[in-house]
Amino acid sequence: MTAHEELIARRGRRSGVTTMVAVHSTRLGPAVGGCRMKAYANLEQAVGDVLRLSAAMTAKCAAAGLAFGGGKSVIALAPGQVLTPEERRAVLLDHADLVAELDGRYRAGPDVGTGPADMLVLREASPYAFCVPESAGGTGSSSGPTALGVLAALRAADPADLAGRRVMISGYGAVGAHLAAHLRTAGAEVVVSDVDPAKRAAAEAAGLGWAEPEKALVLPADVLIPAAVGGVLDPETAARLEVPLVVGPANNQLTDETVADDLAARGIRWIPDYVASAGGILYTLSREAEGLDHDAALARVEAIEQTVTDLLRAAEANGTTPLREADALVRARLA
Ligand SMILES: NC(=O)c1ccc[n+]([C@@H]2O[C@H](COP(=O)([O-])OP(=O)(O)OC[C@H]3O[C@@H](n4cnc5c(N)ncnc54)[C@H](O)[C@@H]3O)[C@@H](O)[C@H]2O)c1
Repeated sequence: MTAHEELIARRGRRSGVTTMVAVHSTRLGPAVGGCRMKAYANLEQAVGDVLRLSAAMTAKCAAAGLAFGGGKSVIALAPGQVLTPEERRAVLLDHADLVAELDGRYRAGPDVGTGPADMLVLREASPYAFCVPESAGGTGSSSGPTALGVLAALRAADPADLAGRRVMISGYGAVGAHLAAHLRTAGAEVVVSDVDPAKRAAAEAAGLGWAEPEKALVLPADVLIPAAVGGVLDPETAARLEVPLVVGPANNQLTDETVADDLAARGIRWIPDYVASAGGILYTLSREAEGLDHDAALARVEAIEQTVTDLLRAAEANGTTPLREADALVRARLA
């Protein structure tokens, strides 16, 4: 990973909550990336997260062919901290001040713990927030286009008919629910899993199977879709997977890059997360920054299928992995 361009952190004057922005690269354009609001055991963990996630955004934008760089922001809550609506607004306004200071070098979108309505609060102090609600002239949640991008990657990696095939989705959140609905419609047998047990009833009502989260990753299936959090594929888990294909939206799925080699050695196709998860950012920036219409923006999301096809072909021809080929593509675009 190359060095980051900027990292700024500040304890908010209204809220007392520390928020931070990392700009990894503006080589291809202004840095974009989600604003994550979650509890961290300590600030070191929050800094680690913002640095890793912003670097992944550089790769995501470059691989997607976007004229944007990589950034990320984190609102670091304390363990167990629950915000009242007033406190949430104060935290967001504090964060908006930080985003405004960067004067467009970083542009925020929603991420884990934030949504389109929060982006509207950021807009009060800074114009540099995207994915505001459609009622406010934005494109709203990007989870639908993100799911379409994952499906495009899946088509490239496994062109077989999905009817009757077993797909395991780990994380039944916004993207996971979109994916489950599409895959059910395509006739797949869909099993979902989530750490939130309250999701089980909704999943079963939608005709989906349910697996306990500690077992979900290693159950036999035709496709595994990580759609929850990062860092879920470590060397031990990789050795226990019983699927031929892993493709999903969760960012930074691997604990380190060598896990991609481990998976390839076991004959498991792992599609780089920063390629498969780019549908949301592609759609949003195509609409909000480049002014494309819905169909043209969607066509760019669907083009993820061709990108993945090319990566798989190159990996086979060169005896490498899709990750190594994707990294080479990113390096070439950044050069
Ligand atoms: N929303 C987007 O447009 C988008 C774009 C790119 C990448 N991503 C990434 O995709 C993933 C899913 O995004 P989302 O918007 O659906 O998030 P979300 O917060 O709506 O859903 C995540 C779900 O995962 C569950 N979860 C958390 N830890 C888990 C675990 N260990 N095992 C199983 N379930 C667990 C949560 O309870 C939640 O239901 C995230 O990693 C996100 O960063 C999302």
